[in-house]
Amino acid sequence: MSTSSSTGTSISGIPRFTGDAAPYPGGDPYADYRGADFPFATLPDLADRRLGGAVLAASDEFFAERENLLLPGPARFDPERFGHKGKVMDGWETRRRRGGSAGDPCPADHEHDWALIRLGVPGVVHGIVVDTAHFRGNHPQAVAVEGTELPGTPSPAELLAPGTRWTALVPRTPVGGHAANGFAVRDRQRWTHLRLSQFPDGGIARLRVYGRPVPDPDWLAALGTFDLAALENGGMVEDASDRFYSSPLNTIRPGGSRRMDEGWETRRRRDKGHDWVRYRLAGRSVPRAVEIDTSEYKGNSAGWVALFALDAGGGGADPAEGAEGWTELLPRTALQPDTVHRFVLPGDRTATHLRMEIHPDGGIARLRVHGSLAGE
Ligand SMILES: NC(=O)NC(NC(N)=O)C(=O)[O-]
Repeated sequence: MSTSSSTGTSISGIPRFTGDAAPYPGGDPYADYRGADFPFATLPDLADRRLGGAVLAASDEFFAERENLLLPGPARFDPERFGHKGKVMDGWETRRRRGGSAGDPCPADHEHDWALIRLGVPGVVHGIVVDTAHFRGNHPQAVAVEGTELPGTPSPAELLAPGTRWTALVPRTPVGGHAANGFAVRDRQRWTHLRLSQFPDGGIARLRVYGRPVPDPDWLAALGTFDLAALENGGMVEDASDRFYSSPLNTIRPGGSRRMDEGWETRRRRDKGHDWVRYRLAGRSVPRAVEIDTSEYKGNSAGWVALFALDAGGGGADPAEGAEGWTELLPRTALQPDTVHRFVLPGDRTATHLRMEIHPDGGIARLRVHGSLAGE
């Protein structure tokens, strides 16, 4: 049996994998996986199940359920696991499409399977990864991704209605099996839902939709006081000193942290420095109270914390590390392990950015910054 496999680079400089992967050779199933460091993958995954992303419907899910597409973490492969329907796969896998007759056994060129995805947070998409991990010989030949922006909570029927306008984010493009197929997205519109198509059929392990959250401004205005740092409200991590054990993005995810790896934990520092995260707040705003949560960090909680604010409104100040204009919101304060700490802030300072310093290193599970938009 011959397999065709090729790797190239697209115009955008993103690595491109096409063709089959070799049959599973035994041993570590990831040993021959084709992956890449995509420049957009530091942004949050807007479709993440933990943010509320969902696969609302799919044309078919005979071999493996559509919900697997949005699970956090890499897809697993157990060569020994078979069920009543076939090989148990950690992904979304449809049955083989067939043509209409003995003389015409192959599906027509336009035939394909589709899945409808609701983003956990609406936003601007910068890059998409269609991960075909462990799908070798049963991955799609090509994929396409489209986006739409609809108010409220449309049903699958409404999304599928002929009046719904879909815009191509990734045109129909050949992909590789057992590979992270990455696509840079240029369109800077806001999207609420995506449609993932695979031609003509096959299996996709994970879908990642990297971008910047853009919540509904009317909703934030109606709320008045809300968490200015939360991802779902448009807060973002701009930079951090350390991502060794886990991502600083975790500090602004919804809900509490139930395990050490659901927060932000830095490596042990062996110098006299400290770790930090720089956040961009939902907008120019007035932070009034913060919650700093060290849940699940016991022998490795951050020792002390300090907070600084910067108002870069009007493009005046540069938020980059070491820039002028940062003012202290919370002086260096001792933290307890596995505890939610509450601090009232001066409440009279406008800010677009916030820097959290932890001394010297350690873990922070969540940061909540309660306040309201400055009004303009
Ligand atoms: N060996 C397979 O994976 N075969 C089939 N898929 C599953 N999941 O059994 C197929 O037709 O692609």
